[in-house]
Amino acid sequence: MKISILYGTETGNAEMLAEDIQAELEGAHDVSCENLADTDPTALDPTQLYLLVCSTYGDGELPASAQPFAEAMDSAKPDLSAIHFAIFGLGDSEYHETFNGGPKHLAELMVAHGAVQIGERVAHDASGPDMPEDLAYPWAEAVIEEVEEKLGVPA
Ligand SMILES: Cc1cc2nc3c(=O)[nH]c(=O)nc-3n(C[C@H](O)[C@H](O)[C@H](O)COP(=O)(O)O)c2cc1C
Repeated sequence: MKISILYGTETGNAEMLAEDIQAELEGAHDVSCENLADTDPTALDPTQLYLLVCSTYGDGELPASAQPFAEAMDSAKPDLSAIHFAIFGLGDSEYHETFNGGPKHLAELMVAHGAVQIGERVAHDASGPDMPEDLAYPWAEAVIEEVEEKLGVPA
């Protein structure tokens, strides 16, 4: 199984993190990395494991680069029941009620179209003590391990 990292970003943090995750995984796995702005939700590939990395902007909304993807989902209503994904969110608890609202919305959208979520959504807090990669690398490894166990294929 191949791994596709898709990122949604406004000011580049999610993109940097996605590229760091790619660099961390690519010794052991076949990994690509793409902006959600360039991703067609009707063309997702069931042979890939999708790792979504998405920030939050505005008032708990999706960042600009994830919005066309969400709009295309709403209009095309793809059947994603063969798609497996996991999601890592970026946000800031200073925003209280809208903390990590962007990735929450994206995960709900994927599941609403039938996609199978692997593991829990991780919500990084820019006001917390952890660097995003310190949470994201173990998250990615745990997701891959779960998929290998669940689907019986090495990712
Ligand atoms: C104008 C603005 C609005 C934001 N709104 C939220 C928000 O509602 N909820 C949240 O959890 N984080 C919010 N954030 C924090 C961002 O999600 C965080 O800084 C993230 O690292 C940005 O990643 P990006 O550069 O990939 O877009 C906001 C940041 C800015 C600058």
